[in-house]
Amino acid sequence: MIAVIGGGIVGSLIAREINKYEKDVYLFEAKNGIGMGVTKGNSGIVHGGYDDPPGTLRAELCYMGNRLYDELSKELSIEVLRVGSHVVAFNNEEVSIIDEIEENAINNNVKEYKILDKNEILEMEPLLNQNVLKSFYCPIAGVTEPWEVAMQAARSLEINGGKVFKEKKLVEVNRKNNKYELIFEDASSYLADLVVNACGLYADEVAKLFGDNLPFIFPVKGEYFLFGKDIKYTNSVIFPTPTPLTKGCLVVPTVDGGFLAGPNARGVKSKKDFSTTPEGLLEVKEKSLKLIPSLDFSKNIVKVFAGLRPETQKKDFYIDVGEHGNVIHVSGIRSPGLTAAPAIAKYVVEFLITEKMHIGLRKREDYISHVGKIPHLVETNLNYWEKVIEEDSEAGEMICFCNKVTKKEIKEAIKNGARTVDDIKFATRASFGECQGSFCTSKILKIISEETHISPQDIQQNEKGSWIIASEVRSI
Ligand SMILES: O=P(O)(O)OC[C@H](O)CO
Ligand code: FES
Repeated sequence: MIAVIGGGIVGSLIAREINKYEKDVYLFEAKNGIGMGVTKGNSGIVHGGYDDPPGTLRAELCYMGNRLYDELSKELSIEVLRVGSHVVAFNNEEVSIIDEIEENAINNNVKEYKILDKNEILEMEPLLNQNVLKSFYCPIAGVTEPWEVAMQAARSLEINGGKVFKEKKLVEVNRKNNKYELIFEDASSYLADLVVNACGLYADEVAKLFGDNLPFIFPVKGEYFLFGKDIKYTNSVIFPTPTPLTKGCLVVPTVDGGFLAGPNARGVKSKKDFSTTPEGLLEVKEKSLKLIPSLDFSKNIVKVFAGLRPETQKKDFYIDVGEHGNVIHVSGIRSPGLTAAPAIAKYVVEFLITEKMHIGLRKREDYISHVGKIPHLVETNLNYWEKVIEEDSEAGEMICFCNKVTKKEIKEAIKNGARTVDDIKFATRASFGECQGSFCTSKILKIISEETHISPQDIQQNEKGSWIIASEVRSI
């Protein structure tokens, strides 16, 4: 059995890639949902690959990952919108940074870009700060929903004979003959022939269980505002000019029509600190207003949230075999990790089959590459939706009015394993809308309870202990 530890976008895509060769692939995730760690708190950008330092693994894998998203989006039924991106300059110093980015793009072999002058960019982005002088425009940049990629990759693993385990926190590893005994917090254990450590923020700590010292990972927090769909601020992703620390606070259109403003970049002590702070949010607000002065922070804000970057001193990905063999550590996957993830998955398989590890893998002939998705009925055509309603009236029963999600879609997600409100939220977008579930959460609880016979008091928002109902209620 091949074990992949870490069910974020990187781990899930690695498991899927190995599964194309080997049926017995087990994906272990410590949280109770796939893609609910670093993957969830992410800008969701498929970067163009022009700005990573030439010669780094980031540069090698980012552009390749970007290109792989076309095929991946078809195979996994995920949305990738190639909205393009602009890095914008407002003064001479920033203009010279745009020149450096162009040089970098050339060194990274990225040809898909254009340097735009003031008029050209304002034509494309009329709400942009009118003081803009120049832009580095990259049409192949895009946006996606990172957790959806991870969830669909995990589903593809299950369809192809692999297994996905949640709430499995690895606590001990023993070398047994040529294998690894993996012992989890719940006292379960599995014997693996080969292990891939893709544990995001915790990859350095997990490596220690295998006796390996990896570059130290420290969390760098990014805070965000999520805007609703009422106002269209930009057509594409808008970056300021970068600093050595960060690509900066951006304005990003999301796949479902909203906008993100953020992230800032602040080092924090704890890998569990996902809190937003008044100072951090003020910083994001001020910086994003410099890009789009009409961003209205007084209304239309759906929520604020924070994500953590798994940062290392060298700021590059670290992918290598452990000292005792049969384990590959995939660590330091900071930005552009989401973009690079499909390429990282292929890189790891190359590692396995080439002279680096000499593991004999052969492509499976029974592999099913396409994974379907529960159709979001409001996005289908009306005739189709009417036909579905004729067959199943619950396809016409609206549960989440903000994001227009029907009872049928929620029941499908439960059939696919959803058990918490966040499972439903990330699978269907119900409770992800402007009212943030004020209206639909009680209905979702009721449906989960009816379908699974879990009492409403025992249904969690996400992690263990995040109950929604504290005591008995009359009825929901
Ligand atoms: O701030 P960076 O450079 O870590 O980039 C983070 C994201 O990719 C862009 O929001
Ligand atoms: S009704 Fe579901 S988020 Fe508002």
